[in-house]
Amino acid sequence: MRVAIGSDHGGFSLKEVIIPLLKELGHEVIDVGCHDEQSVDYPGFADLVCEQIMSSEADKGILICGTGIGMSMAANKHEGIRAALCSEQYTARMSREHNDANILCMGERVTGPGVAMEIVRTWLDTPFGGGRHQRRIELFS
Ligand SMILES: O=C(CO)[C@H](O)[C@H](O)[C@H](O)COP(=O)(O)O
Repeated sequence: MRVAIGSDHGGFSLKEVIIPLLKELGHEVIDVGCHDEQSVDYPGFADLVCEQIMSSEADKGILICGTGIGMSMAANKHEGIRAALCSEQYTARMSREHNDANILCMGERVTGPGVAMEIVRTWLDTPFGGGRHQRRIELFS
């Protein structure tokens, strides 16, 4: 799978933990930045990851900031983007199974690296359930 990943300074360290995991799992990684801990504005990085998905250059996206809230708000402004903020595995699984989330958002200041890695594994492994869930996501698309 082609996975686009982006963060602001508040999510940079966790991004650097998640990228090697994605590679180890056999995914192609598109890192849109940021590339260090210098303070930056998260919406631009949300836009870059969303653009990768909307142009079909990436299959899924991961966005990380301090809480994950700003990234999820910014990403969900884009047409066709269903970004889910997850801090544990259950919502990560359900965001795929019921909501067909195409972007996973996490907060580095909320979720530790071990839990974040499990969230990523679960999120990438869980297929969309379709059926009634497809009808429901069409109601807000
Ligand atoms: O957008 C956010 C919250 O919704 C992110 O957590 C940012 O990373 C955070 O706001 C950055 O805060 P900072 O005080 O500028 O480091």
